[in-house]
Amino acid sequence: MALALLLLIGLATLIFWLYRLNKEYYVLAFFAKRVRTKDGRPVDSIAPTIKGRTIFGNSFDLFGLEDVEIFTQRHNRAVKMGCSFLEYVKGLAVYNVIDADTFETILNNKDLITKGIVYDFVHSVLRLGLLTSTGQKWHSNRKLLTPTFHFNILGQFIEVFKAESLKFAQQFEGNAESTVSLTELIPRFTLNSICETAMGIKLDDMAAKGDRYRENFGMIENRFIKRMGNPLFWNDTIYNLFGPSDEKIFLKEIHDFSSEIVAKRRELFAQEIKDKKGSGPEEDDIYIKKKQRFAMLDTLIMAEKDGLINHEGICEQVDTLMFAGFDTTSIAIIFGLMNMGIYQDQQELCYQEICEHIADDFSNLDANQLSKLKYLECFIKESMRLYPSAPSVSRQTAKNTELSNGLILPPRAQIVLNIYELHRNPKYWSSPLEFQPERFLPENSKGRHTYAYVPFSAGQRNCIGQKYAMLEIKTIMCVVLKKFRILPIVKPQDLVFCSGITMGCKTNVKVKLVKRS
Ligand code: HEM
Repeated sequence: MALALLLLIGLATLIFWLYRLNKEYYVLAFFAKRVRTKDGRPVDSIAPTIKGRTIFGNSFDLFGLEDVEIFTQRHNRAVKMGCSFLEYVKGLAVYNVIDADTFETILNNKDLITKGIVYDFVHSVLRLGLLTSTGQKWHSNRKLLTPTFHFNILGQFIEVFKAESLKFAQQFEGNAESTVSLTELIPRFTLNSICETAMGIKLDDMAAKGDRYRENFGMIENRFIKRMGNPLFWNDTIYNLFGPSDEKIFLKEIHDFSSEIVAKRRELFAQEIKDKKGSGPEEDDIYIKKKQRFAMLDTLIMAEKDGLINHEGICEQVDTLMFAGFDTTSIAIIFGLMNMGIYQDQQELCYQEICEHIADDFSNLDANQLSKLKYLECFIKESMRLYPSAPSVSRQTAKNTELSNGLILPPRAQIVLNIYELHRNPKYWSSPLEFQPERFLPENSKGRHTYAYVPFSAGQRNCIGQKYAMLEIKTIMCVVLKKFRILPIVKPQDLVFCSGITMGCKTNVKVKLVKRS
């Protein structure tokens, strides 16, 4: 009897303790520390928590889902909630943000520069380059790389964009009309461009290796999604033991490709310096003034000589710049050209504007002329609103973090800034699914929240390559539009999106190019 009483008291104490504990931790979601509010208001009144698929909070909500289903589930949840919301996933609070005020708060918080844990899943490939690193390492590398994106240097790259765009167009100039798979051909154009501009290496005699590099990245992305969907694989040791074993092969090929590029550039750069030494004293400044183009990789090679970076550090940045610079821009160009085909009236406006400012032989195509193409810029912006190359970015807290909306996020909380949903949020965009480049005309942008449109993110960790990207996108648009009229093949409703590191789309996006007479 006494024993039963003791057991009962013990059980009651345990339940009471768990009840108290559950107020602070979401016990069944593997002890995820709960989000609180500053003034004691219910958390749900600021950010509701979405119900999970199992009793373990949201820990297994993505379990067993394919990439398309993951994308659809994330999208449906955002639409259903209609506001920023919370989830609790395997020991972590996750704040899904779809409103501009919170984007602004997070992106401007100097303490929130560490990327979310999903970025750990690409460490094996990108290592700790600019995109994935944090703290002092990120600060010093950002400082090192920022001058390489100076407008004077970017201006020189337009010649490469032009040559590569002409090469792209040349494939179809022999036919009155051609059906073109943008999904297949544009990534080759952007990889060639980034290798020649940022790395100073022409891919012409390495074309097959370039194709293989892109395929390998596709495989890595595939694995990234599988890992994201299975919280058991979030732990590196478990993933390395039980995850797919062929990943090492893809990684080796990717790293071998970038190492080969670094080695080639080292040779060329050394030769260029040697050649310059013989050509007079004013040739010493190898950076901006020269007729000779300056590759971003050269900055890193120079910095190595000053002891600011080592060989491994160079490779990290090369892998990062190649990945960040080819995939994102190719997505923007694919959807941009697709939209040109779908929206014929707007295509005509872009075409007229291009004819007004750009010579038929493209001889005057430079940064100055490109800056005059205002309507084309609105068109590209609208395309990137609906199809942002980076559909979400994330951060994590290091300590209790109070936000301006009154929420207090616990340490290690994950903040997912959902750019795709923000850009379609009816709070900021009337008829959000309609394609209207005119939204971006200055008179129509007045009064819109500055953080309602952030395809390149914002704040300290914004995209270092955004000006580069706009010049590249505008250049290929000019060349293609001047030479061809674009007709549609796929419609927006045909597009099947999937989750990935960047904006994934299962649909083979094609257009018809009709030669202009
Ligand atoms: C349409 C093209 C592009 C889009 C939409 C885009 C978008 C973004 C976004 C959203 C971020 C923030 C990522 C995060 O917070 O995790 C970012 C960062 C970055 N982007 Fe881009 N990007 C584009 C092109 C480029 C190009 C061409 C390059 C290089 C040549 C580049 C290099 C980088 C790097 C290195 C970072 C990390 C910056 C840092 O953390 O300091 N991007 N980009």
